[in-house]
Amino acid sequence: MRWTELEAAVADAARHPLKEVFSREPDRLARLTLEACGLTVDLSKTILDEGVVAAGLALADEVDFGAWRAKLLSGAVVNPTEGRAATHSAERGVGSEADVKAAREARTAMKALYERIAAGDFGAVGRVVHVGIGGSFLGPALVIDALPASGPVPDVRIVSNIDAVSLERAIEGADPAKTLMIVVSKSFTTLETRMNAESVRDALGLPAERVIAVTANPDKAHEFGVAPGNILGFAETVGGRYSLWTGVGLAAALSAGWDAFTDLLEGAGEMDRHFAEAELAQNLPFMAALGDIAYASILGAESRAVFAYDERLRLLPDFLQQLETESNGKQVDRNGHRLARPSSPVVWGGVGTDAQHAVFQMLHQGTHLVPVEFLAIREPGHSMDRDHHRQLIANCIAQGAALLAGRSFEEAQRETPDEQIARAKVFDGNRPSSTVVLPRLDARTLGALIAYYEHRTFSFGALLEINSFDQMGVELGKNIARAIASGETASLDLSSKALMDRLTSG
Ligand SMILES: O=P(O)(O)OC[C@H]1O[C@](O)(CO)[C@@H](O)[C@@H]1O
Repeated sequence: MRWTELEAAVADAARHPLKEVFSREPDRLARLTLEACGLTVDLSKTILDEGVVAAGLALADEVDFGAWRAKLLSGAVVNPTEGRAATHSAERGVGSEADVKAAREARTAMKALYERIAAGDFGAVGRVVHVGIGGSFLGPALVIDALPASGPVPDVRIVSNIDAVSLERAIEGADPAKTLMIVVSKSFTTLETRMNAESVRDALGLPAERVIAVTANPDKAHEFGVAPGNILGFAETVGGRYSLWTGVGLAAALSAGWDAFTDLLEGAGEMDRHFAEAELAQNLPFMAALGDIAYASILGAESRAVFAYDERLRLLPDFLQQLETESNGKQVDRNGHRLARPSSPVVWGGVGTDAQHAVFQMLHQGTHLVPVEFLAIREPGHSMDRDHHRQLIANCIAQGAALLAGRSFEEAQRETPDEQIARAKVFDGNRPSSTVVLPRLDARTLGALIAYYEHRTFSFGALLEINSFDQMGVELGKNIARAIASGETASLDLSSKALMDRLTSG
């Protein structure tokens, strides 16, 4: 049983203080600094020593990792509960011939629509209101925020929440004659999206020709009143949280430009090929996932934190939260058996340096094990000189160094003779972190980065033998909400019933 070996290797590695690893393993930095597709991933400040990596590779063998990766990338069924493949990589040119062809055809239709909008077929478009939630929101929002607005419609607003505050903000000051709504919903049955789309349509008095739908369920979009020529389809086999690469990215393409959208796909495709071909010990997504498994599933870390030291990636933690937790927050394996060990940790994070003044106290001295991931970009996203970028990067590096080295009581005492104060100034250190470095943030490196996380998420699930592509856990809450909203509160527990009354009666 390879899990036993991996657990033993992790326990063994955990016995050695992390801060001593560089002197114990002189080649460690070189061995655990992996590069591909413009990304450099430094895993050297994690538990991945030679023993853990060897045991992880053996586990990969035992769980048929290679075969499952091949299934993913060739369009075979990897989502058994829904009897589906997961063909997001086909959108980037890596998949079965039929899937790649279908993706290309859908892209041609998307490009034609993009060009019609850019050419003024919809009149002058001053603003696009993108309506969608979950995977139909987080990926496009990330790209729109991260890349410069150099496309034909720089003013793109997004409405996701059913709380209409978000909607009112998105349409504030909009000229109805110059506003286009893009309703994005894979299922086209999502309550929030349908209600928001209706409200935007009514509030602005948008005619059918100014409404576009992107969906894997065109009949529903048609029933909703969207003209057939304004409906972009995509494959049912592309999961919502993996759908940015399809017409779901139309608003992102309108904001960043078609060339940028194409580069995004190319960068992701490059990462697909790296994931498919690189041997596992050099495979970025696999190795990062092995670290995630060691911390979450073996050492019991209940969360993992991601800090982008770059304002342009401030939405990355939100995107990863859905990607990783909705994919791998499962209690059974793909055969329906209860998992023997923890699955997805809570994924959270923020942007550096802001987060240093909020949560880093806990990361440095708190009592929880939280593996931290930093992202840093060599080329700044601004043209200010002074020392902004150097300070930003120095702060990023300093956090990882401090997490590792810590500060002993003796060191603290050198700063203060007061024992009580010195004790409060002790940092245990030996806290793990990894760092992803990009040379610059452009559409290509962003595409590679997002695909890296997609495949890392898949790799984590494959090692645990999870189905990473369904999301049954969101159904029950949706059903109960539907019942409550229509007045069926009789079967609710007393607390929930009282809360509903307090919030809505009278
Ligand atoms: O794109 P749709 O079908 O509106 O779904 C939105 C989101 O809802 C979920 O199904 C979960 O509620 C996500 O997986 C999905 O991204």
